[in-house]
Amino acid sequence: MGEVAIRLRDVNVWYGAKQVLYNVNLEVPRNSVYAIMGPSGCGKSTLLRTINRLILLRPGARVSGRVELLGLDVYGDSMSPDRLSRLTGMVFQTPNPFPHLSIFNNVAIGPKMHGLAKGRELERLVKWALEKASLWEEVRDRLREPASTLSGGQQQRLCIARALALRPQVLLMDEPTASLDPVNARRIEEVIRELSREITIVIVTHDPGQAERVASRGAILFMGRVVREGSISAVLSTPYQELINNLVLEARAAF
Ligand SMILES: Nc1ncnc2c1ncn2[C@@H]1O[C@H](COP(=O)(O)OP(=O)(O)OP(=O)(O)O)[C@@H](O)[C@H]1O
Repeated sequence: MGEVAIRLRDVNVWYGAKQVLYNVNLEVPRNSVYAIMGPSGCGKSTLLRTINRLILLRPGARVSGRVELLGLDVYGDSMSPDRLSRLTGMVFQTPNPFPHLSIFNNVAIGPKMHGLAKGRELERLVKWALEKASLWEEVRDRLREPASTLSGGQQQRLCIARALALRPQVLLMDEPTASLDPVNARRIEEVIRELSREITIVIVTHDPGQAERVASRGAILFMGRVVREGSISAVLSTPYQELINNLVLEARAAF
């Protein structure tokens, strides 16, 4: 494996007294796509949010162990919220653009707030982000229209462009195609593959087919524990549903 972008060492997470992640260890190579899979409630979103500290917004959440982004301690004192939000972008399951803001301003708002660009430079940055999200050709003549006028698939690509506008090194995606039809989902998968030439992507997905199409490595979680980790072909060498069914049977037998 080449350079590591994200490293988790013995990570445990609790919500109040309830532990939801147990001793998670994994490494995500730089400029690659890493898929997190597992049945509903196994801790996928929790794991994703532990990488960018968003987890601490959930009431009662507590994290132990070490999380490193590009060698930096995510939970260390020197990692300011501003630095973290510049290093990591996030895309959620349901497209969540600011509906009343224009298409342009949805992408421009982050760089404006962080004082990264203005004027022509900002216009270039917005165009670049929309191109990277494969949306530019569809919106170049309607940048001043509200984001709510876009289709669901376009709105999700707009959310990707919004995240990219801060030039993050890591993009975290929580089931980004779950609310989309297969055609729009495939379009986003293409965007993900293309982006991974330049940035590191961690994607939560319920779809092992999607993981095989986009990711080079990944992990399967079950009841808060990593039960498979490594190259995507090794992780999915047992058919996914068969693996989960067996784990459920084993867990039932243990109770
Ligand atoms: N704020 C919270 N307080 C208490 N428990 C929570 C909280 N958020 C999530 N949980 C619990 O933590 C566990 C892991 O939840 P998480 O959302 O990470 O799972 P997931 O694998 O992403 O699920 P899904 O695939 O259904 O989205 C679940 O048992 C869930 O009920």
